[in-house]
Formats: sequence, structure tokens, C-alpha cells
Amino acid sequence: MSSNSQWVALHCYGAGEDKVLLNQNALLYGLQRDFSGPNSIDIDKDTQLQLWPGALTPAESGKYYDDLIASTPWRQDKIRLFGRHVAIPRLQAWYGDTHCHYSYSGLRLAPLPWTPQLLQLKARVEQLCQHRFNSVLLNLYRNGNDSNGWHSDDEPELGEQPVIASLSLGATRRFKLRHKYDKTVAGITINLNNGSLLVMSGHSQSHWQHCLPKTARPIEPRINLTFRNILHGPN
Ligand SMILES: O=C(O)CCC(=O)C(=O)O
Ligand SMILES: [Fe+2]
Repeated sequence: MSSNSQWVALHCYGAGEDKVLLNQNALLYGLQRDFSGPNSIDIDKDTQLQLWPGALTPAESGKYYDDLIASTPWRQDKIRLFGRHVAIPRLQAWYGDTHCHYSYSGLRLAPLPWTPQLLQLKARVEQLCQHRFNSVLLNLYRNGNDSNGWHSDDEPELGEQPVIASLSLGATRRFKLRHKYDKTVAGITINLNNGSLLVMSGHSQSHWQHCLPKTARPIEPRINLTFRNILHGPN
């Protein structure tokens, strides 16, 4: 829908070189050169993004990446799209407390039991963003051809104004956001690097969509973990 020139980059370079460019609709506050703290932005009234570019150290990220690649029962599920069943362009796995069933696009995921590694990552994420989660969706993007199309995480079981914490391991990928209703609001692009944590809250799911586009660049795999809080299952 929008041309690339409409996208405004939110880049984080190495320590001391951080550069954040935002559209005129976004307010920037609390930008910190210390990458252990978050960069917080309001992308519209009552919608917040917080980004910790170094939530995990490179050594920690590498260890969790290797463990998760090898030990996760990755699956390529099929979803219903325009009346057809199509395989998702990535692999995924769903973990959580026993009652945490999650349904989207005609798919119903039963939770796998928490592993020690995932509980460690959950504790780290909860400590940083001061929010509790009971489930996590793991996505594995095997190469630049794997992607995640435009969507909002607005399923009823997540409740209104869910807080979603997205931890990235492996190759840097571009994450885009666009406003659902107001086409004059410029989109946002964030480079999600190894070990970064992005927290979306407020109206981020009710007023905005996000996606992870394909890239033609030859790139390594990336694992993304979105920690969520399921309020009630469908049954
Ligand atoms: O891979 C990402 O960064 C986004 C994942 C996502 O949006 C989702 O699983 O709902
Ligand atoms: Fe999402």
C-alpha cells in the first residue's frame, strides 16, 4: 500500500553511534546510549514501543540460538488464507502454561511444556519489561525467503491492549509497522538484531499491524520469540 519512501527507519548501530529517525507522528523520549536500557517511543497516543538492542549479550544469544535450533520440535503449520490452506512461510512452536491454547487463522495450537531455557528467557524478559507472560510463540525464519505477513496479534484470548515482548536471536531482520486506519501516519521500520527485545503495548495490536518481510539478501536463520499472556482459552 505505501511506497518505501514513506517508511522511516529506526536504526540502532553500535554503542555510541545510535541514530533514531522517526516520523513526525512519533515522539521520542528516553533514548539512551547505554544499550542495556530501552529506547522508548510513543508511535501514537497510547501506543508504545520499547526496544532493548542488547537485552542478551552476544554470548548468551549464541548459546540460546544453538540450543533452540537443535531442541525445538519445529513445525510448518498450515493456516487458512482466503479460503485456502497454505503452509506458513516459516517454522514455529508454541509453549506455555497448560491452559494456554492459542488460535489464529484457523489454526489451534496446544502448548508444549516450558523448558528450562525458555523459562530462563521468560524470566529475563519479564524482569526487563516488568510484565508477566504465560506463553511464547517461537518462529524460525530459515532464510530470507521465510517471512511473516501483515497482521496484528489481536486474538481475543490475548485481551485488550496486550503487551507482547519479542526477543530476536540470529540474523538481523527488518520489522515493519503500519497504522491500520490512518494512512497518513508514516510506517516504522526497526532492525531487530541478535539479542534485541522489542516490547509492543497500548494500541499496538488494535491500531497497528506489523510484518517481517522477505529479503533477497543471502542471510542466516533467525529465531524470534514472542512472549504473550493468554487470558483464557477458547474452551
Ligand atoms: O519475527 C518477528 O519479529 C515477528 C513475529 C510476529 O509478529 C508474530 O509471531 O506474531
Ligand atoms: Fe505478530
